[in-house]
Amino acid sequence: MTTTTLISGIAELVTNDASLDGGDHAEGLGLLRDAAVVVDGDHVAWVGPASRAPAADRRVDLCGRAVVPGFVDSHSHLVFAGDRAAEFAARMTGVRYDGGGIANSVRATRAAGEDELRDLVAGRVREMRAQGTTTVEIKSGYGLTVDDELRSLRVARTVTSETTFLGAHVVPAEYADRRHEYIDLVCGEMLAACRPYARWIDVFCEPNSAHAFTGEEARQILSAGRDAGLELRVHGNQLGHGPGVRLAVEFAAASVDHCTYLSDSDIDALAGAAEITVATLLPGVEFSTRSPYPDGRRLLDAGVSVALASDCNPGTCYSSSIPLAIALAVREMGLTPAEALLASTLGGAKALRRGDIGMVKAGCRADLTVLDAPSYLHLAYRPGVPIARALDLPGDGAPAASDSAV
Ligand SMILES: N=CN[C@@H](CCC(=O)O)C(=O)O
Ligand SMILES: [Zn+2]
Repeated sequence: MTTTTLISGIAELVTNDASLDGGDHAEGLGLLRDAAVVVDGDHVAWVGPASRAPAADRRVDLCGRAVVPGFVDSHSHLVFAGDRAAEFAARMTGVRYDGGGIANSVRATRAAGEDELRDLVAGRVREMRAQGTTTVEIKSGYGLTVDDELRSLRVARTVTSETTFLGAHVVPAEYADRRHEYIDLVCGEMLAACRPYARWIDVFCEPNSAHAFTGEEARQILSAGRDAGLELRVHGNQLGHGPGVRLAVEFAAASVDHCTYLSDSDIDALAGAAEITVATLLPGVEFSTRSPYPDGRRLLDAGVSVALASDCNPGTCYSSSIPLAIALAVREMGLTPAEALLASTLGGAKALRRGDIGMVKAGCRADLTVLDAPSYLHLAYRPGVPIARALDLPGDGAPAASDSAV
């Protein structure tokens, strides 16, 4: 039998259950004031006003804090060793990002032991949880040999089921003058080895980069992944205009990520595919590469489904902070605080095709994020202040009916 926990003292609860919207708040957040949540095991059992809360085995009092759905970070590259701080410093003086630095992370990652990689990833996931993230997608892509990609995915699988095979991150140096052989390896032996450890396949499609993959190459890689039973995601339109977005829509990918440079026809294609393909915005990348921010307002107004994610990686954004992404999306991309929160919770869930996360609703996973603040508005209003953390409920066996402020 599982233990039930009544979480009370919630000044403002964001449920993302639009059916609860009413009155002056109709932004889709399903806001409840003076709310309570009952958790049964790892699922939400009840949500409503505190005055009508049912009894439970134990109680947690949040003393007037706000609660939001746990952040769903649908794009990260956590399996890497070393860092590229010097590359970041050079970019701040005007050096352009072109993907060439990925080779440095590949070298460092190949040289690391599996235990070391596992510890690094576990530490990064802890760091995310301490900032309110409760689900994370993790890509391979710094191994680029059959064994190193397989090892990266094995490590990623120790912390999440949302694992993505990204053997097509860049063409590694040893294949520079025979890229077709590398693509054949990715689509053949590497894919077959990685398949059991991956839910998704991804490709870095940038026709104007010497390191990434053209539209035609990306098409070959996505087709092979789909034939092997993987679901599809695309890195597209990060470094310039290109075919990534349209390819993602054509292949019914769950998400196309970055979308920094979009044409009118890209936006039309995304709007037409809003039920299937999400545009995942990664504002930490524009921040850390001094790139122009995409116009998120325009995407939302056009009817595009939008997610916000961290893209935590050693090259373009070594930040695991979804609150930072929210603040940047509001300040630089034209999203309202409510839209940015929806994009980093429900939007991330949609980008991962998950119906059990991104909301606080009976039957969903009990992934709750507590804010040391009275309202979700503080996420964008107090940038850089560590107000968000994932709620850890006491495990079974903890004292019953204990009043604990977390
Ligand atoms: N652009 C491709 N991949 C990563 C960056 C990887 C790196 O530079 O290490 C990204 O999402 O930005
Ligand atoms: Zn990425």
